[in-house]
Amino acid sequence: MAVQVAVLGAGSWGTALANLLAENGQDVKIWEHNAERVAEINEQHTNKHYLPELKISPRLKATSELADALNGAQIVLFVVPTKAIREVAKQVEKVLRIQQARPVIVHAAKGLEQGTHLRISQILEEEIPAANRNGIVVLSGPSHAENVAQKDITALTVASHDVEQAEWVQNIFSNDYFRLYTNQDVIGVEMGAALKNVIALGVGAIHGLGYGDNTKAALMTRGLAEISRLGVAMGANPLTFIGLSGVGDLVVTCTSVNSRNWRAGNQLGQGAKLDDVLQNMGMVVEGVATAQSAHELADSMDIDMPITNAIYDVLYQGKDIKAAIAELMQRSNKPEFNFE
Ligand SMILES: NC(=O)C1=CN([C@@H]2O[C@H](COP(=O)(O)OP(=O)(O)OC[C@H]3O[C@@H](n4cnc5c(N)ncnc54)[C@H](O)[C@@H]3O)[C@@H](O)[C@H]2O)C=CC1
Ligand SMILES: O=C(CO)COP(=O)(O)O
Repeated sequence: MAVQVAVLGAGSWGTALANLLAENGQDVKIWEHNAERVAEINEQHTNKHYLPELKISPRLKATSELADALNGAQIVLFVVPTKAIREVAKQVEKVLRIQQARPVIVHAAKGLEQGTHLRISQILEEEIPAANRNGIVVLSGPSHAENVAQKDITALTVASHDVEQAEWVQNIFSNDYFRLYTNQDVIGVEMGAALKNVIALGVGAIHGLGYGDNTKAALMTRGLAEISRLGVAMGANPLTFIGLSGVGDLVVTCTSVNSRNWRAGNQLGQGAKLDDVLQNMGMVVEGVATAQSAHELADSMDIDMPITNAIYDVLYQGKDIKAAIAELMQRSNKPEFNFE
């Protein structure tokens, strides 16, 4: 039997996932606050701004009424940027209370809330009480929307404390090009997802400056070391960082021209101004806000994150990228690992 799914956000990733679910045979309604985009999806079966090549399944219906999207939904999938999660969750909570519904909440966003430094599932837990929801499941891993829209083979992680709900979601999304693996380490999956965007900004920047493959490999590997350091301090399982939502997503985001974070970094490396880069992107660049959250979090927990801090200094303190690189290289010599 088809499962009823409400997808919140018709950006690149929301549209790609909603279309995949519709093609999997699920009953999907996508909610989008931009009324013109809703009309385009329903009438033209396209979403040209975000995924110009995609021919959207006519099974996918769009709506600008949240209550309409949520009515009868067994799954509510949040795919709005991190900065909009709390605001949208508040609206969802009101509707679910009136509808007396308890759907499974899934999210596919990647970031840490500015100010609170909370992970997305923590924001959702705060805003949607257990009386109005089932479990919370995280969908993450190496997955550019553009590639999924082209039906490229993609493997993801579906994380929840509740294995049965993770397995249920796994089955609903799976098809012959989309394969999911369950994981119970919600903290590790969300931290890997959020923090890799910051490193991708850095790798894009060194590409823009003309550095080669050795530099990129060094930045990605040492970036993963500090992602793991902060994640483990927050309670993650270190193994998660060598999985799809860790090294997998780091690799795809740091090596692909589809990555908005990599592209933003590349433009900064070529001398563009941050405000202009963000203005021209027309899509969310999560790593910029996450760099600030990660910098503050690492500082408050006394975790050494030199690369993230250097990227924060470039983005928020006006530091010259080459000066930041020179400082990283001048740090005292140390062992690669502190085995204890
Ligand atoms: N694009 C991709 O390939 C992937 C994106 N993600 C994550 O998914 C999340 C969403 O990313 P994208 O779809 O790429 O973003 P996007 O920039 O393409 O689209 C964002 C969508 O959210 C909506 N939105 C923004 N603010 C809103 C608000 N306050 N209330 C309601 N709706 C609002 C916009 O109208 C738009 O539909 C991000 O956290 C991103 O890191 C994860 C995996 C892949
Ligand atoms: O998370 C992503 C791929 O897994 C998308 O990365 P960008 O937001 O940098 O495009």
